[in-house]
Amino acid sequence: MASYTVVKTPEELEKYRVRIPDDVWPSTSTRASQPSPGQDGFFYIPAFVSEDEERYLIQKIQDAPQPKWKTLQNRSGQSLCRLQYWGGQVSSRGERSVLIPESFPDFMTKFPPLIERIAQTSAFAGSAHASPNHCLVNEYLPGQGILPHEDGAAYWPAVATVSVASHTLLDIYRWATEKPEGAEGADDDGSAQASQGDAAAARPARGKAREQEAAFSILQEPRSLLITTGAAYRDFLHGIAERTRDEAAHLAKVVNVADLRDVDLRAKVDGVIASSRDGDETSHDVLVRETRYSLTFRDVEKVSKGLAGLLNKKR
Ligand SMILES: O=C(O)CCC(=O)C(=O)O
Ligand SMILES: [Fe+2]
Repeated sequence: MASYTVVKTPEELEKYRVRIPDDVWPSTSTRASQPSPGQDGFFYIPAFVSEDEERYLIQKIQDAPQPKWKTLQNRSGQSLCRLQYWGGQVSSRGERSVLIPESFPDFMTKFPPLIERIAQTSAFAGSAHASPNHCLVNEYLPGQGILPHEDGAAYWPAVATVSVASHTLLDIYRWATEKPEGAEGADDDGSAQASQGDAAAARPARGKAREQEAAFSILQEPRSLLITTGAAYRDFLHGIAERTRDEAAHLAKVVNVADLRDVDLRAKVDGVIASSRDGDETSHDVLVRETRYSLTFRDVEKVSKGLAGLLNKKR
């Protein structure tokens, strides 16, 4: 038996759909009432890479030559986050983003064959290349995060995120256009924007307000894959709070507890949620965040055939 999860058809992908309540979707959503298998949703696939593969990925990411790392600041000028681009540079030309392509490294194509495995899931079946052609690797030290943002129209509306080395909570937010009941108000200072400099990946959403509180969160275990497609990609913002630990109030928003692979983790999260529901303030169990790496794969549909592109093809 493979020590990683294989997903080969839309129907198989469908089994990993994260169940979110109907009323969480904005009424303006373009999602189908009965979405097709693998479309318009969040899909959480635990153990998408094996433990050996995870160790190797961490090593290759950490060993990347210094110039490969870009260092970015958040808005207050603190919390330096590091990231790497693979597959080429995305340049924005007006609304349209263009990829100046480069080949992916072996640790994404050979061992582990992440690109092939992700393409197989069928999440990118409708995109220009039926496969991701770009990857952003983010490093999050405990306490680092990314402000709520949307990934925007630069990409085919699908993103596949592999997490390694630590769990995190991805917080999912709605725009505050309709102020649904119970909304906590909204940012009116345009702060629904990314803290990190990947202008194409984390497109600032100026002038639009978002709800202050996350609608729900998705717990991503190390070695998992999270796929966000179609309306789920377009309708929500996502962010990672700058925390060193996730406590009961945060974990209570997690919608995929039942889908966690690690039984101890699942029991712990269940326990924290249950005791906080029962008003038990004595439970101080928390999930402590370690350094996490995320590999976010996307398809930039427009690819430059300029000199750099031609040279790369010949390699
Ligand atoms: O690290 C993650 O899981 C999310 C990163 C992200 O949202 C982005 O790079 O656009
Ligand atoms: Fe993002």
